[in-house]
Amino acid sequence: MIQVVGWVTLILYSAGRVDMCMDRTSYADSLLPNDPVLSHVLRTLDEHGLPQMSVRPMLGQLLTVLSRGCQRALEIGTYAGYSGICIARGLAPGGRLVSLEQRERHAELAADNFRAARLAEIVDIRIGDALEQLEMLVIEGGEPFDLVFIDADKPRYGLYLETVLPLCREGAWIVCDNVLARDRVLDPDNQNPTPAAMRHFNQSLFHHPRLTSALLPIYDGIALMRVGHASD
Ligand SMILES: C[S@@+](CC[C@H](N)C(=O)[O-])C[C@H]1O[C@@H](n2cnc3c(N)ncnc32)[C@H](O)[C@@H]1O
Repeated sequence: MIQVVGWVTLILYSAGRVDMCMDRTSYADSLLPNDPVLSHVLRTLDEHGLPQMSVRPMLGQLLTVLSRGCQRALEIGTYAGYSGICIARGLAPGGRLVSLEQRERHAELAADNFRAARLAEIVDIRIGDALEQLEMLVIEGGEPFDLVFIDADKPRYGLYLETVLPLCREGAWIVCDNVLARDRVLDPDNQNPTPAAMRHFNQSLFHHPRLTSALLPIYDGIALMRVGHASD
């Protein structure tokens, strides 16, 4: 009997220790103050029966850090507006975000969420295929972008990058999410389109004449790039 009580105590104690011990990313996310606007976005996804695939909180915060003071930002993959809100929050007065989204349903939900966040006036959601929308932006020839966030269909990241580069100011930031493709890039035998394209994309970042790049192996992998020739 004493032995049974001892085992139960040990199991409960161990469980408590496991609960108390967070992983690194949960710890980092836990440092951020409660954010009712972003919590609302996540709730609207549940309410619409859509999967939770917004950026994780500290990546959202990184986007706010990088967009601080920027005039013009571009996002590829709006979804419910979570990352867009994080970017728009950091922009300089008068700054604007252009956000590209293929699905009308997502764009409508994002528009509601930008309104709820009181950011609707500075966000321009463009509905349609991102590549076609980017080509339109090239034709329009507006002011260059200071920050670009790429978070849409993974096999086209390389194409998106090459298309947005002429739209970027020297010194602009480019951020890409999911570059580890849920660790599938780690297995060279996995030749499925997403991991194969992402391995090629990741490698190319470190040989690109116009980019200084870093790959951060946090969350699902974040690529962080600065636009500019190495001699600049
Ligand atoms: C992972 S979600 C983006 C999440 C969002 N960045 C956030 O953190 O709140 C990817 C989005 O990209 C959109 N998308 C996928 N392929 C696209 C394409 N070819 N053109 C435009 N949008 C696309 C999807 O409909 C989806 O809304």
